[in-house]
Amino acid sequence: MAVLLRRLVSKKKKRYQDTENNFDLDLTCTHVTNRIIAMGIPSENYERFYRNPMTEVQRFLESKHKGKYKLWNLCAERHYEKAHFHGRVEDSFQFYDHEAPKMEIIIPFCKNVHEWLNSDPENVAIIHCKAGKGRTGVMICCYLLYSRFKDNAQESMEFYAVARTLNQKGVTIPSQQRYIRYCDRVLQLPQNKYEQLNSNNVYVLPHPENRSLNITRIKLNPAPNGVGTCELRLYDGDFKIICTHPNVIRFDEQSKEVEWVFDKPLTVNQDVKASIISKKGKPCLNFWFNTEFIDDYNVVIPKIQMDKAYKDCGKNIKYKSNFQAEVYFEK
Ligand SMILES: CCCCCCCC(=O)OC[C@H](COP(=O)(O)O[C@H]1[C@H](O)[C@@H](OP(=O)(O)O)[C@H](OP(=O)(O)O)[C@@H](OP(=O)(O)O)[C@H]1O)OC(=O)CCCCCCC
Repeated sequence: MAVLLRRLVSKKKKRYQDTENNFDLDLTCTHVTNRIIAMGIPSENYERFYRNPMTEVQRFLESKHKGKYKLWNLCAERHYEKAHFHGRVEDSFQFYDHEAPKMEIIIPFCKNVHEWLNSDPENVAIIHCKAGKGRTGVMICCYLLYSRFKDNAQESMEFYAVARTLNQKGVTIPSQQRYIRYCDRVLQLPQNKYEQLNSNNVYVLPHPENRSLNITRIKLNPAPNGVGTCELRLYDGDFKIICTHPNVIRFDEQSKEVEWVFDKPLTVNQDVKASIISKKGKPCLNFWFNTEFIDDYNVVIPKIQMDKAYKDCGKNIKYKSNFQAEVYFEK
């Protein structure tokens, strides 16, 4: 019964099934690449009935990779005792479900995995979040680029999607995809540049001078129905709210645009999440960007690149097909 439930909950992800040794885990049997394993979180208590049971993950690792494995728990919302895996659990590269990672953790994560894999040819890296698909996929795709196993973001995402899922839907959240493309751009720089540490012990990104930008307005075009009662909220990379605009500032009946204009330009730096929150307090659409990668004085995010809204592509029920968000910065 529990096995059936686990199979249902793991949806279209590939499972590791070995009848001889009685393994049936939400874990890629192809190991993504030979030595990188993506999986769902090892679970205890009631959760073990529908996710990977902790004891089964331990049995798998101890029998197949004894002394040669290390886990990376990417879940900001889930913790377990490192002692379950002899302390070999890395939890300093975490982020939340359905969100993008802070840009500054990506290269250090890749370096950390690389050092582990290079320290012994038999070492394997076990990377997981909750379901072991989205967040796990972002970081694995970035590692595939970092290790030069894949040449560009698109190839890396395609490889992961085939390796990890039966329906080729690996990393599907647009902001997560955007950050893989950012990583690709960072890796175009000379290695000594992206692996440099600045005075805060943070790896230097393309613009080491710290690129602050001032947002002057954010526009949705054409305005979706009911947006008049929505709130615009901006967060920084640590999920701290940096601005909330409770009301729509300007609605143009003719152009069907809705615009939030900042009285005083809002300074942002590095990771930013923009979210439109409904009257009931639910986020309707989000998008993450990082100021280091803004090449112009405005950013256009089409519907297909917006979290949540992209699901309406092809249906056009909530948003018109040409729906987009525009963020304007001070020149
Ligand atoms: C009889 C019941 C049949 C249940 C069938 C459930 C079938 C089902 O939909 O199972 C899946 C759900 C939710 O499943 P999860 O709780 O595992 O959630 C997944 C997780 O958020 C993934 O993010 P990440 O952790 O990989 O970063 C996400 O991938 P992404 O971020 O890429 O979108 C995925 O989206 P996706 O759907 O793949 O697009 C979510 O489904 O499981 C539960 O809610 C637990 C249910 C526990 C039920 C306990 C019952 C006792």
